Amino acid sequence: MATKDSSSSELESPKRLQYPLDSNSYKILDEIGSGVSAVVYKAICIPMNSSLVAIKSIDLDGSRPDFDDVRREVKTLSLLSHPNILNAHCCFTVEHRLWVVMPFMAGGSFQSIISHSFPDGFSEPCIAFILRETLNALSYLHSQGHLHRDIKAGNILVDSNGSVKLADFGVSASIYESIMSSSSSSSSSSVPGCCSCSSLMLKDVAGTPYWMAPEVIHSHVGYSLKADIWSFGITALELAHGRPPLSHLPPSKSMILKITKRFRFSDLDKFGGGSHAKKFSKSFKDMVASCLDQDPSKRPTAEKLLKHPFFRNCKGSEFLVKNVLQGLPSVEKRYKEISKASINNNNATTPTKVDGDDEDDDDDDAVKHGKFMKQRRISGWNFNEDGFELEPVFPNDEVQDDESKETIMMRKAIKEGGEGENENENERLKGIEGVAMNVNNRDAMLATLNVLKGSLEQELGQVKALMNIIRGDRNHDHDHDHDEDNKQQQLESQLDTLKLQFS
Ligand SMILES: Nc1ncnc2c1ncn2[C@@H]1O[C@H](COP(=O)(O)OP(=O)(O)OP(=O)(O)O)[C@@H](O)[C@H]1O
Repeated sequence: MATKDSSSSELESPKRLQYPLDSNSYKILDEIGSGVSAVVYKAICIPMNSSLVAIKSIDLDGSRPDFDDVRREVKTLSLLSHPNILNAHCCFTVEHRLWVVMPFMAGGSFQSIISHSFPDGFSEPCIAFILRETLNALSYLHSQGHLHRDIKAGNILVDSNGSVKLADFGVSASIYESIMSSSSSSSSSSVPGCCSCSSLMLKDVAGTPYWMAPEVIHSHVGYSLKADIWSFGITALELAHGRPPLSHLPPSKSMILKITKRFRFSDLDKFGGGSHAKKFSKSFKDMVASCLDQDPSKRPTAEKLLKHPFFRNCKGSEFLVKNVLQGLPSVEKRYKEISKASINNNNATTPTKVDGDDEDDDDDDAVKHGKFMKQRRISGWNFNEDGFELEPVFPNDEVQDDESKETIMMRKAIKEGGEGENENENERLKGIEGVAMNVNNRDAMLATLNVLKGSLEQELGQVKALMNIIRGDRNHDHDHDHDEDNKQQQLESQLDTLKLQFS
């Protein structure tokens, strides 16, 4: 007999049907997707005329320590109502998992469609329609004081009739809640309009790295609704190229470090390649460029973006059905094929390290292969309209160039240690001058000086060893004995002198 599972939440709304809150009322048909800590199933709800549903089963033991948070988010979502937002029917816990029951969207996510059938992305009219529908959802969400915080093609779902819905509010946050928790003063208790919302700041890092706005990665500066606009811009690139920028790097913490602190030109090569034969319209490039402004305050609001010329002659859902959905295998079939292909790929190729610890190894590798100059700090990303992609920004390029030259000189000087005293000395002096000139960059200067110090210590050891060899001592530690011998000899000669004086 069906029993009501523990913690449950009926997402009440006058018009909504009450979905059962026990797992026995549902029959799982197929796995249709999986994310970081969740698996998504196609299922039927037996008491509801066996209607199709999707069940997202989230592991609460893993990355979701606070069940109340998740439940509150789902509850908050139930208060939202918009044709482009996918509401959940209900949610409840099943042992250590949270089941979120939602309408089944037959086309699945645009990410799943891209990875199966459109590896180089969609055509511009299709992208315009998908993005406009997403913007409708975002504009509504922001007007209600909510950030989505995880805008990406994987969270934009499509039904068989071409209707597009924004889903997955797992990490969404309410600006209103942030007001409540950050301020106890009565003056801020009145609900602000959208404009005042945008000045309120959240600080926790949430979302998926590739799509994260710079201010979310540097979370100490705070971020707000405009972080969603950045992710929306990245999603536009994802739909156009078939992948977000930098997706060849692991989405780990180390990757975030690489994005924000250090960047390799070899990565730039990899990230630059791909579907660049594709041409995009001026209005599309302009729209994306406005979303990917480093300065959040310069990014347009979702409402303003909707008025951008790019969306002016937008096609309808039939266009999407005809050009994307027709002939597409079912979401479950696609998922099976992709899973199978990725297992085969993993077996066929040597596994590459993708965890968070790979950074040091990469650095070691770079040292071994003398690739120091291929790493440079970056301060952020700029959108290159012509190339239609993000490009790293190097802080104060001239200083960086000087630093590079110095570092080359330093390394050369150290490497050539012993190969010619005068040359070596000249190189080192040049290096020191270079460092002294570059006083603006304390970190770089200290790092370079540390390398120099290490090299000098090493050379001091070599000089000592050489002196010992010249003296005829094989062992460096015989310095002390040698001094003793000298003293002995001096004493003996003094004794001889005295003997002579008294003889
Ligand atoms: N309601 C739904 N109807 C149909 N398919 C769905 C539904 N929800 C999710 N899916 C499918 O399941 C896949 C995985 O969904 P999930 O939300 O776990 O993935 P994700 O957003 O890509 O991952 P994550 O959020 O963990 O980064 C989606 O890409 C989509 O194809």
